This record gives sequence, C-alpha cells and structure tokens, in this order.
Amino acid sequence: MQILKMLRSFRYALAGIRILLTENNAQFHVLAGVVVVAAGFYFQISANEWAIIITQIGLVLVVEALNTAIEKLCDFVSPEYEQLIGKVKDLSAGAVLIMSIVAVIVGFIIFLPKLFTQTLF
Ligand SMILES: Nc1ncnc2c1ncn2[C@@H]1O[C@H](COP(=O)(O)OP(=O)(O)OP(=O)(O)O)[C@@H](O)[C@H]1O
Repeated sequence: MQILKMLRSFRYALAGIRILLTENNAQFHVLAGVVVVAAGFYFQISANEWAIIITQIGLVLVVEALNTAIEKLCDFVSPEYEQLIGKVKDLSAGAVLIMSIVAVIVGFIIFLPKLFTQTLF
C-alpha cells in the first residue's frame, strides 16, 4: 500500500508542476531553459557542463515553484494589504531574482568562451 501512497503523491507533484507551468514567470524560465539546452547541443558542451547547466535550470524552476507557492499562500492568508505579507512576497521574489542572476552568470562562464572561440575563429 506504501507504493500506492507514493504514486498518489507523485500525481499531486505532477499537478503542482502543471500549476507552475500556467504561471507567466515560470513559462519564461522554461523558455530560457530550452534556449540554453539548445545552445548546449549547438556548442557540444561537456558532460560536466551539462550537469552544471541542468542543475542551474532545475534550481531556477524549483525556486520559482516555491515562490509561486508562497505567493498563493500569502494571497489566501491575507487578501488585504498587510505590510508583513508584502515583505514575505518581496523576499520570495528576491530569492528568484538571486537564483536567476546566478544562473545567468554560470551561463556566461560556460558559453561566452565558446561563443568567442567557436563562432569567431
Ligand atoms: N497583500 C499584500 N500586502 C502587502 N503587499 C503586497 C500584498 N500583495 C502584494 N504586495 C506587494 O506587491 C508585490 C507584488 O505582489 P504579487 O507578486 O502578488 O503581484 P504580482 O506581481 O502582480 O503577482 P503575479 O506574480 O501573480 O503576477 C509584492 O512583492 C508586495 O511588495
């Protein structure tokens, strides 16, 4: 019966991913991820580079999912204006911004040298 419980949890988790994919910001991050994966194939990045890139994409989506969950919880708990709720939402959005900046920097570190050596020479 444990396996049935696990399967049910998996179904709920998939439903969560479906909810995430209806959000504009998440759709943008998925699109950015697709572009980066395409660039990875184009530049034939190494196994280690793939591991780093996939981890970055995963982390951005995970933080985006947690941010969306926090936003929805805030909206439920306090539909009216509340200073503390505002701070919670700002912090949560800040986490997404930090992770996105880190991912972009990592992307630059991996792709910029390839862009210069493989397209210019
Ligand atoms: N209930 C609230 N009380 C205080 N401040 C709030 C509240 N709701 C939103 N805010 C402020 O407005 C900002 C944006 O809120 P929120 O992310 O809900 O709006 P949005 O960007 O329009 O939402 P969505 O991401 O769903 O489009 C928050 O980071 C926070 O500063």
